[in-house]
Amino acid sequence: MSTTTTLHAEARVVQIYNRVPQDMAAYCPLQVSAGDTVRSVINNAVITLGLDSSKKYSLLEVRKSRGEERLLQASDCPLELVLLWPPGAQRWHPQSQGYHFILQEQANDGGNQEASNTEDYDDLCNLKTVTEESILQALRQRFYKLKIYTYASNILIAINPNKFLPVYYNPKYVKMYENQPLGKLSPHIFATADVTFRTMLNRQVNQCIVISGESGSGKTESCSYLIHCLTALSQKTYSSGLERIILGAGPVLAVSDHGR
Ligand SMILES: Nc1ncnc2c1ncn2[C@@H]1O[C@H](COP(=O)(O)OP(=O)(O)OP(=O)(O)O)[C@@H](O)[C@H]1O
Repeated sequence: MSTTTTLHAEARVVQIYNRVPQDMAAYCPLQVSAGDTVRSVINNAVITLGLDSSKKYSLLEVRKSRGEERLLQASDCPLELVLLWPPGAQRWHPQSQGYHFILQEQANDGGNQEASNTEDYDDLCNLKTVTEESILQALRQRFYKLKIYTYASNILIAINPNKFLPVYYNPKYVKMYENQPLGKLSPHIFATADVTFRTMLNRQVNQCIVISGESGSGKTESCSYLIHCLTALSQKTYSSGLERIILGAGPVLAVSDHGR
């Protein structure tokens, strides 16, 4: 198998601007890689900026195109966000250019309550109580944040957003999910494709991905994303023959899907 670029090569240096009202450095540069979450970036920024670590902090993403600040969840991956910024902003992003992160101290009371109420479970196995209601609540909560993918261990649950979400299917994500253990990064259909592809190569045994759901739930769409990712992965390891076979499977999958 030819070598592939690992995710660590995808690290970026991000500048975290400090909104804490003190005479401190305006920002601190931090290297973030795919395994870094908002939680770990906040911890590092607090240490680097010499802030009071007994206080709680939030990280916000600012995107010029959206013209707003977005509060990030502790489990979000800042690198995933940076990779979607314009190339110029990925390396160096002064505040004035509109793409950056802000570190902000959380309010002492009340402010934190909302954060704990909206605890995010990207794997349903981590739910404290597993009932139909708690599962639906967790999925609903994620869906409202446009997080359409959630794991239940190694099963991927996809909720049909009924609109194209470019943030999910950026081609850079194929590379980002490549060679990563399932569950290390946010749930994604590319992770499922990558793990299946790697298992096939390692074990030299055919693999299958079962997609189930009611009519209109997004099986065909999911299948296309899987094929897209498998095609991209296969181009690195095998000649275009494999790509042709995978693409050719599309109509067969659609037919068997309707004949369920
Ligand atoms: N991940 C997605 N992102 C954006 N839109 C989606 C996604 N999944 C599904 N959709 C939307 O929902 C529509 C129905 O999805 P799809 O055709 O994949 O359903 P299906 O489960 O294959 O249905 P059927 O069983 O009736 O063939 C798609 O045409 C698309 O508009």
